[in-house]
Amino acid sequence: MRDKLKKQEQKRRINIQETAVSEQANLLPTLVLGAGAWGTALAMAMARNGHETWLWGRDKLHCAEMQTSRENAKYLPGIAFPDALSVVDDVHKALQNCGHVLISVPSKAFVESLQMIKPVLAATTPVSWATKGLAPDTGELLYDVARSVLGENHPLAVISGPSFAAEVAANLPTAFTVASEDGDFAKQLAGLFHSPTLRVYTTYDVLGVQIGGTVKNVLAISAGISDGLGYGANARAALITRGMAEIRRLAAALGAETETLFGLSGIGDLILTCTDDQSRNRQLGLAIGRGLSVDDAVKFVGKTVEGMHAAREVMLRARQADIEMPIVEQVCKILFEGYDPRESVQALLCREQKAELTPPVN
Ligand SMILES: NC(=O)C1=CN([C@@H]2O[C@H](COP(=O)(O)OP(=O)(O)OC[C@H]3O[C@@H](n4cnc5c(N)ncnc54)[C@H](OP(=O)(O)O)[C@@H]3O)[C@@H](O)[C@H]2O)C=CC1
Ligand SMILES: O=C(CO)COP(=O)(O)O
Repeated sequence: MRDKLKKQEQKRRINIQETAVSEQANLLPTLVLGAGAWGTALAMAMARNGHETWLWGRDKLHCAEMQTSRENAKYLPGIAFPDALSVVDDVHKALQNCGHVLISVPSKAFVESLQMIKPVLAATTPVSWATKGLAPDTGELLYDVARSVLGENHPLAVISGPSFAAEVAANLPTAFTVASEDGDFAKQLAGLFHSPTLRVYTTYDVLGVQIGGTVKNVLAISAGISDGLGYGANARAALITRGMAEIRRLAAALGAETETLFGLSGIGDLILTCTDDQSRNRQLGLAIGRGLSVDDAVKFVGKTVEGMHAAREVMLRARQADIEMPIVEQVCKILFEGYDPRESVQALLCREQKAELTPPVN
């Protein structure tokens, strides 16, 4: 009897192991759409774990260069591709044969990417993205956009957190979050990245993760402006803290979990991008604070600056939810209404006196 139970237990364990392996195998090969800094770094992270990973970029010449040199010299020069990473040029064939698609293009190209994959992708292939931002013009969350374009059958996930592409590509210690309403998919996806240098957490709160990853870019512009004006460490810390209060208000109004905003995709990413000059959003703010016009600052940075696109949409969502986001509002005024950054700081400082915390009402 005991032997029979032992055999049954062994069989159960083998089954669990086989399920885990086959579940992971279902996600393989992974096709990464977008051969920019972040798409390439994520593709390299998966491939370093031995996962078969295909990288596709829209520029054929760039793809050919990557195939020959085995690096992405345009975005991450000097870091060799792992063996399990291949650059593909036939995106339709790759979409038909992959086990999972990871989209890593700027938010302005997100819908276009979904529309490209929709007619070719198998009915239930999981789709994830590392794009941070909202849909241009409508301010829709990318999760909602993906659901409406792809329908109900594809498991969806969002990758977000404090993670500069160059550091991930250089294999420096990093942690980020994978959010999905489908817990199994979240675990599988996290498993593709997890390594001794990359710690990946999972959550179901897709809303909170998207809000944190979007608004922090706008706040990083504000921190850059303040530092560019020479306002110092106190002002930066105040912007980060009061910026966090704005993120929390929006998250609460939209129904996200407050706890998420205190995690990697919230405060973690906010601190990273507001304080480190690798952030392109912070770089834009610094250039404006140091006296460049917005147009010249955009040209000077010359890279993807998601906060510039998100600012207006975040403000739109705040107005719809009837909440105050004074820092985001001033960033919008500087970016789109020609406000002098010094006047905007004054406007923030001159706001009516407020309580940080009020006693609970019995
Ligand atoms: N870089 C980072 O450290 C991190 C970035 N992110 C987020 O990832 C997203 C992508 O950023 P990142 O990789 O840095 O940006 P990059 O500017 O480095 O690269 C963008 C990539 O998207 C491609 N692209 C642009 N438009 C289209 C389109 N219409 N169709 C297909 N591909 C297109 C570009 O192609 P081409 O080269 O031909 O222009 C390029 O390969 C952003 O939302 C960003 O916020 C998130 C975390 C970290
Ligand atoms: O989102 C990022 C790191 O988590 C990258 O920030 P930037 O887009 O400001 O460079």
